Amino acid sequence: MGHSGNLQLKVVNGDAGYVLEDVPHLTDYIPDLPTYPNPLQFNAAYSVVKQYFVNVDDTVSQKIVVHKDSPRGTHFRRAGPRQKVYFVSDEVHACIVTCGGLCPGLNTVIREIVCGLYHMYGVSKILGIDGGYRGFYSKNTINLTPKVVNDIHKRGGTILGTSRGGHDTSKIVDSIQDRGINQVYIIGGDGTQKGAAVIYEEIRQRGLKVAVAGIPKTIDNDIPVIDKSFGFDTAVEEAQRAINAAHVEAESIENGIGVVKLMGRYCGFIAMYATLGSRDVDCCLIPESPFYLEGEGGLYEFIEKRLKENGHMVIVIAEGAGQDLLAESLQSMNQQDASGNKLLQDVGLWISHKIKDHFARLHKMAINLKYIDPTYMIRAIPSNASDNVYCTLLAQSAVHGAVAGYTGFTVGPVNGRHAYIPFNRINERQNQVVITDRMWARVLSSTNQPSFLSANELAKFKREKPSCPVLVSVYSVLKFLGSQIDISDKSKNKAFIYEQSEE
Ligand SMILES: Nc1ncnc2c1ncn2[C@@H]1O[C@H](COP(=O)(O)OP(=O)(O)OP(=O)(O)O)[C@@H](O)[C@H]1O
Ligand SMILES: O=P(O)(O)OC[C@H]1O[C@](O)(CO)[C@@H](O)[C@@H]1O
Ligand SMILES: [Mg+2]
Repeated sequence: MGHSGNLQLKVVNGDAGYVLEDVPHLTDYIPDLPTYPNPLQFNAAYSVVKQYFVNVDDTVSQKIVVHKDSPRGTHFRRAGPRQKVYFVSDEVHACIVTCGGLCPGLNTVIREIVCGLYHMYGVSKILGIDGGYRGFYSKNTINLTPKVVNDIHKRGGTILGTSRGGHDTSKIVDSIQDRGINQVYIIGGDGTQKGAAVIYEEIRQRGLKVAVAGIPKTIDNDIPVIDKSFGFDTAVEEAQRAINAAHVEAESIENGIGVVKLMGRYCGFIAMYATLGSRDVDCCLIPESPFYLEGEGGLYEFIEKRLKENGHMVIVIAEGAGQDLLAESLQSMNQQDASGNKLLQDVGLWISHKIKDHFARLHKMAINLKYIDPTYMIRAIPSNASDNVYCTLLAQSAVHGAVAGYTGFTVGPVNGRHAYIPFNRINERQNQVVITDRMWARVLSSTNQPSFLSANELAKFKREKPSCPVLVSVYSVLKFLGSQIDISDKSKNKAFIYEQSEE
């Protein structure tokens, strides 16, 4: 097996194209650290579990669909308790911080880190950092015990508070060092994980025995590699209530249109899954699939057709969809939030006005449009039961990893198995809906909405049947949709995501 020396990228190559993208370990930069037997072997609940400890060589495969002769591909270190640990209970001084936007399940993760550290590893010194990254150097801390966190999973939000911006690496690491913290649990989205990566790097350069563990949080599901993010299921479930309301309103009145805006800054996962879950949605608009309003194959034409057929319709739109169209018509400024994320215009309101104006101008069809924006209501609720279980596994995996001396990792399920994933893999790109994957094809075939593909793209699909089996079903749907509309270049939008996902 070959080993590349770079601490940021610990890549191990094996036979048959096996690749392990490993995470750093404290011993990479602090040699001769003492080890201790894992106290879990004396724990009444866990000591009876057969093979409770994860084999040090266990890895989780990123690719589970393989061919006879294909390379075995990328693997990650399997998460879970190790036989040997690098911290004794009394020595541990842990801290937890939550950053970025809210997400159902944040309190559950906090609760389970505290309870996991306390009940599994006998750790009692756990600090909550108040108000995100800047809380390390500008705010008070909260002592966290199982008693303090006992009921918090029933509440939305985060008991620690959160913020955007304010990441000052040296001040944060100074604070970690000054307080004698040696395990840092960082819960947050893509920005937060980038912040965690630089904190880890600074800690490594200072040679500190401090484990840095990231727990991925994003209601948008925009973190790559992991199967999905916590709170996502809860969000999709809660979105059903808004879609139901929109449907009830729309079907109760002549030419009723219900428009529901859902979160999804750069990706349309919530909109896509909420659409598939509901079956009442006639059109789902996401950032990855540009659309257009006017002319043949456009949204107005589809609305008119659907209203004539059914007398009502429901449109679900992700907040990041159609931002290019808005920018054209509103000449919007490029504003950013404190973390540098683009501030979006309200596409739901905009599209509602556009639809109303269009049909008012037509004079031939009076419509009744109701716009529902449940975005913050969805984000602020507590997590559902299945997300609670998921949050528990994430928190416990993070604790097992840090105690075992791993650092500079994000924890998450990869094909159903929890793994330690190096920060660089999490931070290199954002997860997006791949519109040539089967899932988007399912949406198109369930709503029968236009594909909004440009002439060139449709012609390409008509000409070239893909050789890859994964694309064949998508091809069939797109080919069908392509045959429904005239192929002239009506779309001004060119950026399509055709890359095939790993799923
Ligand atoms: N490249 C970066 N380097 C260091 N810190 C960063 C970086 N990007 C973002 N951060 C910090 O991470 C924190 C959270 O970032 P952000 O507001 O983008 O939310 P997020 O973690 O992406 O979550 P979400 O987008 O799901 O709400 C902020 O305090 C921000 O300063
Ligand atoms: O208003 P805030 O708190 O900046 O959050 C809005 C953004 O946060 C997210 O929910 C991600 O956390 C996005 O979907 C949304 O654009
Ligand atoms: Mg983000």
